[in-house]
Amino acid sequence: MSKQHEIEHKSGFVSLIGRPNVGKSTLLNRVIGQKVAIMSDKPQTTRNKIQGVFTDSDAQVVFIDTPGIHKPKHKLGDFMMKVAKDTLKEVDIILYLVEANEAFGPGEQYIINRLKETSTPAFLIINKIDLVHPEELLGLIDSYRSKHDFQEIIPISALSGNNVPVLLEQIKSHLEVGPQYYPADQVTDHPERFIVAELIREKVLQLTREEIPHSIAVAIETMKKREHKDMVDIQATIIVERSSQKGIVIGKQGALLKEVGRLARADIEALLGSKVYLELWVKVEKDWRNKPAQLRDFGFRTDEY
Ligand SMILES: Nc1nc2c(ncn2[C@@H]2O[C@H](COP(=O)(O)OP(=O)(O)OP(=O)(O)O)[C@@H](O)[C@H]2O)c(=O)[nH]1
Repeated sequence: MSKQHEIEHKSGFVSLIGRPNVGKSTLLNRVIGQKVAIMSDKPQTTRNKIQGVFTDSDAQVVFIDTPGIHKPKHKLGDFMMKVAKDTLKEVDIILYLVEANEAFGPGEQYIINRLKETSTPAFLIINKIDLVHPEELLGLIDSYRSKHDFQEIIPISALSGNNVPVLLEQIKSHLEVGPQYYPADQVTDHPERFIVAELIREKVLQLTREEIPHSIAVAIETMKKREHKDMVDIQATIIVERSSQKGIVIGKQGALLKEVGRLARADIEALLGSKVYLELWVKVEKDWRNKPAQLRDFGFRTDEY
């Protein structure tokens, strides 16, 4: 790398915020090109700060996927709010995602009020433009523009990838000259264990629909590569809060758990690039959320509360 090149290399931290379900995980996964954040069509599945790192020849952008900012209703909500608020102060750019097919409302006003509390520059990203007619966008852009002084307003479709390269270029142009923090092949700073747990959790949520609340956790008990074989053995426990939930997760004659295992295994094999033998258990543990030591085991960042 030439000296000139080093001087011009840009880098920085970017935070994705927005109401639940606006498409934060979808965008992160599109940019990073690998499934790192849990995706679901139900709100509030992203409970952890997940970093994805985008690297190209002249820039590195470290993405931080925050939990949906919203008015806290319970303890976990308070925790998420704190994480989200702290994140806003730490980053170089805030990407505020909204949906093209949703009119401006009190939820957006709440987030914009939070944006006004920080001096960090914010981009308004209008996602899901595939769902609206282009003319409808103009009115929406105007209404947001009158509410806050955004550095950029960029319409995208995270799902199709439409205009996402433009977003990346805009991010890069606003970042300062800086070092490459992570090796180029690193897509996330979370250990594989964490991602594996999230993939399993995602499958449980997808298959149980409304029956199981988001208060489940997945603990990876062991994750070991077999000697001289392209095979990883994983044992994981799905933790639920009530015994009725245990029955639901297991399903009739174990059918649902089996399906969770089948779907999760396919994703984990793609992630690890090797065959996986996955064993799943279900365990009831009341109030696991209030036990900090165990939260640590489940991949939570306990240093943040
Ligand atoms: N039509 C359309 N759907 C999208 C787009 N981006 C995301 N979605 C869908 O919107 C839903 C929510 O997307 P997620 O990426 O899970 O949303 P999120 O903001 O990470 O949600 P939380 O984790 O709950 O905060 C999923 O069903 C996505 O497929 C888009 O550009 N167009």
